[in-house]
Amino acid sequence: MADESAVKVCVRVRPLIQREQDSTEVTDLVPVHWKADKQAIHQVDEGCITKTFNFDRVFSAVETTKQLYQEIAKPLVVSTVQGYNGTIFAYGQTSSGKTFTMMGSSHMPGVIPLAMEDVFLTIKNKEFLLRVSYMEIYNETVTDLLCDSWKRKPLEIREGNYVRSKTSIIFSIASRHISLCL
Ligand SMILES: Nc1ncnc2c1ncn2[C@@H]1O[C@H](COP(=O)(O)OP(=O)(O)OP(=O)(O)O)[C@@H](O)[C@H]1O
Repeated sequence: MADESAVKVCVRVRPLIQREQDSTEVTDLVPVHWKADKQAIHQVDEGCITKTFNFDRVFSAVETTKQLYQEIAKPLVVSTVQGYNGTIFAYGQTSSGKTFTMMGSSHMPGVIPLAMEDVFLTIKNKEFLLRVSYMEIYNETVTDLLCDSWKRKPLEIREGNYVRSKTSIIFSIASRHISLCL
């Protein structure tokens, strides 16, 4: 994809998780037939590359969320505070690592907390209007996650625009607009 494109598509490779390492099914029946470099995933059959899928960036299993954030998300967060709109969206099958990358944990924060930290650092000592919304889309029902759970009811979608997704959490900050989804 050309550098000037407004949309960047990246892939994050994750290591096998315990359940997969323990499963004879994965290792016996699905031998690895691919290899990756920084910008492509190659399909390998009998030692030869038979297909190549190109991306703006492929993050290997040893690259950290922080590295991914610095390279991919931070420039977008910075430009948002300067007045541009932006969305960071994580897509993948179940257990592929969307929550790990976007939410993370207290010892390895994900893209959303890292972005929050940068937004607040950037607007520190400035007068700045920040509006935050946090929504979940589950089975095509949109829920406001900032609302107490006992008060929650599905939000209406007003613009004929609907999301087909098993689960999705959208975190959006408006003043300018940045939305972070998984
Ligand atoms: N880059 C990574 N390095 C190490 N472990 C990872 C990585 N990405 C994901 N994992 C682990 O893989 C498992 C599945 O990840 P995660 O829960 O983020 O998947 P998900 O895409 O959000 O799944 P679902 O759609 O089912 O909610 C978790 O145990 C997580 O800790």
